[in-house]
Amino acid sequence: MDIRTVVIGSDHAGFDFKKIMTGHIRDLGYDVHDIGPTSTDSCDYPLMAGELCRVVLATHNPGILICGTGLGMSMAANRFPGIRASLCTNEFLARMARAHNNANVLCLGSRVLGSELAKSIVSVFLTTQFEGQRHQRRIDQLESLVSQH
Ligand SMILES: O=C(CO)[C@H](O)[C@H](O)[C@H](O)COP(=O)(O)O
Repeated sequence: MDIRTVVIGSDHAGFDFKKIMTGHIRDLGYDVHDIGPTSTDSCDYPLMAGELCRVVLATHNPGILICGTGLGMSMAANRFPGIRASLCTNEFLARMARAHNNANVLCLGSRVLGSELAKSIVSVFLTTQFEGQRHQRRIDQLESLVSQH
């Protein structure tokens, strides 16, 4: 991925974490496109995930979605053909999500991770390249599951 801009979104549970991750992503040298929310007022993760995925699909920029566990965000995001969302709880998962799965959305749980670990996961996700080759064949198979269903 040749990244200039990272798209980020959350629900209310991920709002404070989103602010911390936004600062970290800027420190790494990327621009941030924040799709919201703008406060900790309760909001619904499927709606926020939908908004972010539409931007990721249109711009080809990577996305980061944060809710309490990361579970709801990953379930919602993976309903979009072309989105490969990965819930990561450590750096190894983040590296594999990029290198083997060409993940274009990283999901994080603000009620699961400490912020320093989450920053490290974000760094690995944004700097690991997709390895292609046999992994591209499997990604093509993933996409064809949608049309076969
Ligand atoms: O993954 C989630 C939903 O499956 C998230 O953790 C949500 O942030 C969480 O469900 C929000 O819960 P709340 O009680 O409304 O804060």
